[in-house]
Amino acid sequence: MRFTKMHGAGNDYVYVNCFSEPLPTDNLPELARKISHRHFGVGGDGLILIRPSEIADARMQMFNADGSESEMCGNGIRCVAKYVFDHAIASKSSLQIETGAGVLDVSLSLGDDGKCQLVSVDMGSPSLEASAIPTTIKTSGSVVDHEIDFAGQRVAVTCVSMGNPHCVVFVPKVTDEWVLGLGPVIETDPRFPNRINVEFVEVLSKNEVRQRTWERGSGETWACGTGASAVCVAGVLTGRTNRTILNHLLGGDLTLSWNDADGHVMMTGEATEVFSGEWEESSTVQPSATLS
Ligand SMILES: N[C@H](CCC[C@H](N)C(=O)O)C(=O)O
Repeated sequence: MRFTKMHGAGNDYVYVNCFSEPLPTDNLPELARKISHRHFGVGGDGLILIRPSEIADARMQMFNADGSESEMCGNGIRCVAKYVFDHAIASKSSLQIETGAGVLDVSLSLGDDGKCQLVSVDMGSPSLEASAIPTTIKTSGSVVDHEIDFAGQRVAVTCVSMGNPHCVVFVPKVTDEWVLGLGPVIETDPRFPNRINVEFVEVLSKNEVRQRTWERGSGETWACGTGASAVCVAGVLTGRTNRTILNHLLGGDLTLSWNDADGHVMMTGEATEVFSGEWEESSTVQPSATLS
């Protein structure tokens, strides 16, 4: 199967152009697990299928490295738009991409080589109602700077859905202790029935933050676009940041704005095509025993 490796701010996925490439199996979660494996497969934070759409220029179907499917992927949609433009599936600099969170509008900026370099995405409006996250932390209303215990650690959380669920935690410094220690605990806490993506955020100023992310189904990733959008919303709701921020993630920077007028979040960042190749499903040797 031919694939293309792309990343947005270091959040790297294996992409398959399903306009032309038949899939070797209909067990897509297993395909995602095998191809995402960083030692036995191609390696990535997950698998993204670029599919034809009846209602948009293309449809994005996204799977995490553990095979779970997500409704939306911010870094992924920027790469899908770049691929669709650069590979002449649709030669327009304004595209519509169908996702699990609806059809989103994407605008491309081209580099000197005529290829897509920078991508702006209208991420739509956040959902803040507890039941829409979903979370059982509250039976109604939003969860904003809500003090709660996870494994004996008391933190203030702000929950935002961008089509996929996010739990934002503002901390003095984004250390491994927070991300690798508390991240997986929050991801799998039973008060998040669908699990949750967790963003740890250090506020540098009213216009600038540093974010590290423990993702549902993929562990720590070098960036998370829907997470950065949730952080933008949480910063405004908690009074910590202005409506436009520059977000420094491990793999690069994203600019986010939560527009007052229409309530939509705009995300802008680069999208990069790294390499293409052929992958044989039989080539992936499943680890017989996990390293203890
Ligand atoms: N990295 C993606 C988010 C993936 C979300 C996925 N981990 C989930 O289960 O929601 C992004 O750039 O938005």
